[in-house]
Amino acid sequence: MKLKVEGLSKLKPDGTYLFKNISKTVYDNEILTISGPSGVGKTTLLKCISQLAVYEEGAMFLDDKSPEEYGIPNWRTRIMYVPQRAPIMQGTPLEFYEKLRMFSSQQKNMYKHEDPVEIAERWNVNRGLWDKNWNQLSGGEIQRISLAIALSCKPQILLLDEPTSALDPTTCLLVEATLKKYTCIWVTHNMDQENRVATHRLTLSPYIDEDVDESENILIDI
Ligand SMILES: Nc1ncnc2c1ncn2[C@@H]1O[C@H](COP(=O)(O)OP(=O)(O)OP(=O)(O)O)[C@@H](O)[C@H]1O
Repeated sequence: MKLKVEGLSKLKPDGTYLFKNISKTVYDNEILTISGPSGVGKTTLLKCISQLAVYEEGAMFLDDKSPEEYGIPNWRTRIMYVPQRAPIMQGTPLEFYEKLRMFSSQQKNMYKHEDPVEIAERWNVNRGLWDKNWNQLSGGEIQRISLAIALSCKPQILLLDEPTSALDPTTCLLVEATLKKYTCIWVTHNMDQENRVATHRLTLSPYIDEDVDESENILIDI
């Protein structure tokens, strides 16, 4: 499996670049961490890769096929974005998961789901929490349940936006141990975490206009 991103650029509403000309390839079992200051565009980069945000320049391919060739829903199933905070939802996690399963079978993505309740249980999420309303759950519970649902869909690549930001250090390590078995693009502000999980790294810096000084534009790439 190979995700290739070529020359990806995104403009801000004022017409200047948020980021410019990002190229990166991610192979099976790699974890590419993305770090950089707040507002530099890390979340937006993940959203562009998952086709949730428009971008002005660039292309991407999963095993040499573009998002259009897969169809966008299929692309997003294969390359799954897990937001930092789940949007406020009605109902319970179990109801949400049942709807997702029905939707994915309608989309003919007939992959076999793993049981997310079991995945989350390994991270100390009590089974009973799946029947509580989302708004009765803590930030850390929502974060682990959202991650477990994403993993249960068996995406080829996970796009993780600060996936452990709401967790205590012990639980964070538990979740990391699971996520390290997957192919991920992983936004983190935590350098210790980056050191533990990264096989490759991308550090974004604020874009500075070419006319000013090209050498200071984006990307320290290790
Ligand atoms: N929906 C939106 N509409 C307009 N601008 C947005 C939107 N979402 C984010 N932005 C802007 O785009 C820029 C990049 O935001 P983004 O969330 O990608 O940064 P980030 O590096 O992930 O930040 P953080 O580390 O704080 O999460 C910021 O200037 C932000 O204000």
